[in-house]
Amino acid sequence: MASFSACSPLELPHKLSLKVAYQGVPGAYSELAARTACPGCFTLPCRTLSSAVLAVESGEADRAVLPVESTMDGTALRNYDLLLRHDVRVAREITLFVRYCLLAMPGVHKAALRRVMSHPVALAHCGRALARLGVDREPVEDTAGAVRLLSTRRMFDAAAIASARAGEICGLDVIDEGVQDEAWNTTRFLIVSRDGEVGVARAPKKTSMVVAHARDDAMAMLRRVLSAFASRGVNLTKLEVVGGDGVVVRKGRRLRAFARVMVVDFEGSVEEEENVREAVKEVEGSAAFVRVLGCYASDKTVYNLE
Ligand SMILES: O=C(O)C(=O)Cc1ccccc1
Repeated sequence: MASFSACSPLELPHKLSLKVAYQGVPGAYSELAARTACPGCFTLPCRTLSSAVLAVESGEADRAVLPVESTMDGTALRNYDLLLRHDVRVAREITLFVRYCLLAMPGVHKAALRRVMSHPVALAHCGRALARLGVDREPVEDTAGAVRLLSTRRMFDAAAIASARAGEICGLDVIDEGVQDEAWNTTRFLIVSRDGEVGVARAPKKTSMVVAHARDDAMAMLRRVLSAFASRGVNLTKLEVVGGDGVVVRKGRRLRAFARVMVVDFEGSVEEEENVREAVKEVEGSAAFVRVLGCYASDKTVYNLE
């Protein structure tokens, strides 16, 4: 069962000027995840997720934050795609409880709303509330970006779905809160760096890996992966076959496309445990592509922001 916390017990000593890149503007959930995971860090706003990852690859930032899955709609494949195309490793995971607010210019009431702007995922998570309001949905690049747009253009017929913090930054009113369809709504973020986990956290480790087979044979792929881990008593914490539109991976200098890939997370570390290493080796023996994305401290805490 997940515990619920407001501060990070896993934080390791790190240099004071740690710079963490994220997609969006201040108050975006990714920025809140960066601040929760790395208290006291500088956050670097980026227009796109891929520019946040590039900032790490180029050395401009020390870490980047990527939302990878949520309780309401599973794995965000595009974001795993970024991990496969760039030379970065997972250094940490962090899960936030996401409680969306409906924010508007001071004095605006729900009856005046004609449209609601937010990140497409946030709009999808709040479908019922938006249907009740009878408003148009306008997707923008991030939740806090919607708040900024609304406030700089002084829109009196619009609201944004975002964090209370984003509203506070731009001086908007909270006209409703907890507007997501499911009360229990969490998002898991991965924090990546050039070298993976920095320092050694005193916590059990886990490993994230992506596997692809040349033939589009999800059942055979699933059976092989399950047997490699089950026969060695290694517990899986996530196993999802994702794709459909195709997934491009980078292998050395070459790019290769697969119809689908399997995202596998398991307990233990390939760096430290022999049985884990052997399980990965067995999968490598039959797969067309295997990438260990990183070994890092397992964090089952759900962090509460507000
Ligand atoms: O737009 C944001 O604030 C983000 O950080 C992306 C996002 C959107 C919705 C839930 C979690 C993360």
